[in-house]
Amino acid sequence: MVTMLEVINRIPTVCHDILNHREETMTDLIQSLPSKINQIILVGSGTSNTSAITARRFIEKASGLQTICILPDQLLNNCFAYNPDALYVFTSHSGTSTLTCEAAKKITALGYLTAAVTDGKENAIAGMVKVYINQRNGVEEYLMRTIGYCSSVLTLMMMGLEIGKARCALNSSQINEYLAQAEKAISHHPALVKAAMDWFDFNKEKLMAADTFTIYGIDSLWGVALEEALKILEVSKRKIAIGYEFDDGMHGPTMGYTSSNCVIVLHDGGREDLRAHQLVRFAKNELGYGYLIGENPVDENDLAIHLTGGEFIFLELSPVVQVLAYRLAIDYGIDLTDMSYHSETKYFNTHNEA
Ligand SMILES: N[C@@H]1[C@@H](O)[C@H](O)[C@@H](COP(=O)(O)O)O[C@@H]1O
Repeated sequence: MVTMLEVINRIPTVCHDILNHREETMTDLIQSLPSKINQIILVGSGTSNTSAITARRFIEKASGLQTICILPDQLLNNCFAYNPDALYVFTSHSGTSTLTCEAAKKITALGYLTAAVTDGKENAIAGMVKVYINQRNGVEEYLMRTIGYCSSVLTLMMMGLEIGKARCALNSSQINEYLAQAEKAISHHPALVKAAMDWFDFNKEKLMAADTFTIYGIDSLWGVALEEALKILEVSKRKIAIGYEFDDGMHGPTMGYTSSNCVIVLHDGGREDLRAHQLVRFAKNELGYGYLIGENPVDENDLAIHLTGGEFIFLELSPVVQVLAYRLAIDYGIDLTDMSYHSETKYFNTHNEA
């Protein structure tokens, strides 16, 4: 079986394919889009939720439509007023997440516009919505999705771009600029996987010793932080990790950190440059574990990345933490092909029978 690193290395190929087919992928959606649409609602669980949180900003920016994310259980059981003029987008890689499917059926039955982002028209959820959107992921050998995260984020972002184009919210030079940013982020990916491997080797002793990881990200990088904390947890199988929105994660959690907690700030070099440095310095000096990944590093232990992907920087920062999760597992001797770790299905199941 291929290694998870080999799977991560396939991400650029899948991303190119998504970009190249974006118009074809979105044709049905664009044809179904009523002029009165006033909101986009993104629904999904697990990585399908973190990918929506990552893509939300761009979808709203490109489409000109307010865009929100909601978990399926919340939409089904904790919401009481549904917007009839919204586009509801249900993301499910497998197409069988139980509550995402139930929510898709409920909103479709109300007669509102629904779409499913999923990897194949034969997936159950595609039959529960008005519009099928092909995620173009292809076979992914590990249940802990790395390609799947990137393919769903990029597909959702291309949806935002095509909606923006159809509504004339974007002009052709803006579209070309966004596509150029996406290309730059994709072509940067292989170098970043290598840089992440070298960074891990350089800091291996400390990274292997940390008990917990707290990942911080601003704006779209909040979604990356949530996703990559999940990845550290499910891949390493021995480290607890939490993802925080940058500012929110400075409101309290820092009071509880111990010397075994590793703080990682995914940094875009933008408006929170000062506080990003303050947080990383606090972690380096008071805890012993603090790393900045991205623009404007604090010291030689950080991973300096000159980000070139504009709105698509998730493709430059997510591989670093995916590699971290992978190395935390394999350097400890965890066999990622051993699915007996996944014995939860004897007790509960979050997905319908395929
Ligand atoms: N452990 C998996 C997650 O990795 C996955 O993201 C989630 C949603 O799955 P899907 O995208 O197929 O709906 O289901 C499970 O909880």
